[in-house]
Order: sequence, then C-alpha cells, then structure tokens
Amino acid sequence: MTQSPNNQPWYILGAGAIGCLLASQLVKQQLPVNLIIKRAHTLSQTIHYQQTDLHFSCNVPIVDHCTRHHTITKLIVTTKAYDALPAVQSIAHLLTADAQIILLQNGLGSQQAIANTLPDQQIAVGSVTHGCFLTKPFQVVHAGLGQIILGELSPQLNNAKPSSQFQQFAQLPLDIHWTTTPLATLWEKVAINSAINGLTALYQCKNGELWQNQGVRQRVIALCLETEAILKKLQIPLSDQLATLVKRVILQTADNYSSTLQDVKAGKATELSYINGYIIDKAQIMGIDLPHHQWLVRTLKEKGYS
Ligand SMILES: NC(=O)C1=CN([C@@H]2O[C@H](COP(=O)(O)OP(=O)(O)OC[C@H]3O[C@@H](n4cnc5c(N)ncnc54)[C@H](OP(=O)(O)O)[C@@H]3O)[C@@H](O)[C@H]2O)C=CC1
Ligand SMILES: CC(C)(CO)C(=O)C(=O)O
Repeated sequence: MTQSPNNQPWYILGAGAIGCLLASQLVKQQLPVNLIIKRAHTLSQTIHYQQTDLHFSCNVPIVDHCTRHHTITKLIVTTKAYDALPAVQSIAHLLTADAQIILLQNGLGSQQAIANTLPDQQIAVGSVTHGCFLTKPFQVVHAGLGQIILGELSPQLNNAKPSSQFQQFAQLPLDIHWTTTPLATLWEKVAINSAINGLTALYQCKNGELWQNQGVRQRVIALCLETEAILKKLQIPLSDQLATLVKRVILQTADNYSSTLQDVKAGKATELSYINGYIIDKAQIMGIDLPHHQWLVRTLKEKGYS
C-alpha cells in the first residue's frame, strides 16, 4: 500500500533543543516522526517536553545517516547553521526528488548553500523566535513562547499558501505563520542579532547591559547604521529603523544571555559567520567596507571565539 504524502513521516535532522521541541509537538499531533542523529545506538528515544508546569514524554524512533531503510520525503533541519550543509549532505541519498525540506537555522548563508546542492527539492526556510534548551539529551525546556515565520526559499515559487506538506507543519501549535518573503524576515533577524549577539559575547554581558553603557550603546548604533546601508543597497526592507528594532529587542530581552554568549560560555562555535560574517561578505561583494562589523568579528576571533 502506498502512503499518501500526508501520512509519510517527518524526519528531523539534529536532535538538539529545537529538534526535540518539534519532534515532541509532531508526536503530540499524532504525526509520524523520526529523529536523525549522528550515531544511533537505540531504535527509539524518549523525549521529555516541559513548559512551566506542563510536561509530557513521548517516544520517537531514531535513525542515523547510515540507514538504508528509509526514504525521506519530509525533512526538517534543526542543526546549527555551520552543521547544516554537511548534515544534509550526509542524508542526501535518502531524499526523494520531490522531498520537501524545512530549514530552521539562525542567520543566513547556510540555507542558500543547501539549496545549491539540492536544486530539485522544495525548500522552505524559517525564522524561529521560540526559546528552548536541553537540560540533558532529549529533555527540552520550552522557556519562551515565540513564533516561526516560514516560506519558500525560491522566489519563483513565492506561494501565498504553503503546499500540503508545509501546511501540515504550519498547523503545529507553535504560532507558525507562512510568508512569501521569508528571506526578508531572516534578514531582519540577522540585522538585529548582528548588533546584539557579538557585543554580548565580547563584553560577556546580558542583552540589556548593551543599552545601559553609553560607549557600548554607540557601538550598537554604529553596527545598525552599517547594516542599514547594506540593506538599502540590497533593497531589503525593514519593518522600522534598525536601531529602533534593536533597542526594542534589547529591552524586551534585557535579562537574557544571547545565544552567542551562551555558545562562547559553553566553549562551542558560534553562528556569527552566518550573522555579522554574512553581512560583511555581502558588503565586500559590493566593494563596501564595514569597519564596525569587521572590528567586532576580528576582535572576537582574537579572543578565540569563532
Ligand atoms: N534553541 C533555541 O531556543 C533557538 C534556536 N534557534 C536556531 O535553531 C538552530 C538549532 O538550534 P538548537 O536546537 O538550539 O541547537 P543544538 O545545538 O541544541 O542542536 C543541534 C543538534 O544538531 C546535531 N547535529 C549536528 N550535526 C549533525 C549531523 N550531521 N547529523 C545529525 N545531527 C547533527 C547536534 O549534535 P551534536 O551536539 O552532537 O553536534 C545537536 O544535537 C540554530 O541555528 C539556532 O540558532 C533559533 C531560535 C531559538
Ligand atoms: C533576540 C536574541 C538576541 C535574544 O537573546 C537572540 O535571538 C539570540 O540570543 O540569538
């Protein structure tokens, strides 16, 4: 019996915080899902989901990229940006020609790199503002309710409504919205993060402290002005002046340690190459120097943070 596309399982590549969050939500909706991890030692894994006093556990089948018994038509990639391309390449032989793929990496650059290696598959990219973390492997705490804004990567497709597979994903109770301009959404997040994340890593401070110190605030604003000039040249719109957007996010998340500072504290690689690095690369193609972004990236590299 052939399975209708709606009954075919979802595969989640990357069993970190976002991967476990999505797997638990798919199971809760009674949708079939498999988690792809680097090395599978068991056939299934229990995921624990917690959001304040709501918690539940669910069992999810596990596979690794060595499997020969799976054909993937619905894939969600939830690795960090720097792992996304090699991770997708490691399971590319399992993807059907018409597979639908959702990329949820922060930053920009990894999505296009994957699309270049998979020209036939349908790719949607998303920007996530939920906050979650693992207390242990497969134990996810959903600490901040946010949104997922999702849309087709290819501007030719530019569908006003998601196709049926993407529609199934969009129905998860995670405040998911479909957009025809997902790159503009990702750009706005990149622009905001580029003025916050690297500086919090440099000064080892909470987001709110960036606005309290006048010298640091000037640096935030200088980064915003450089990014805004590039966005203007690329004709990418922002929903408000960048410094206004950044100030709002800094004040709303004043007590947070940015994801970049958390990576640095954990001794992990950061995603800054896909944030400030991406903006610098775009500017370089246009022959423009961005002294504040370049200084920030250089200074962080000198400190051993990449
Ligand atoms: N967590 C959050 O609250 C938010 C995260 N995001 C973004 O979502 C993305 C994922 O973040 P998050 O879930 O926190 O990251 P995590 O580091 O928690 O999870 C990533 C997972 O991918 C795994 N992985 C890496 N390479 C492979 C591979 N080749 N095959 C299988 N698995 C692999 C990692 O395994 P290992 O650790 O063994 O390398 C890890 O388990 C990032 O781009 C992040 O910026 C965006 C908004 C909020
Ligand atoms: C909005 C912000 C800066 C919140 O900390 C974030 O997205 C991050 O830390 O990556």
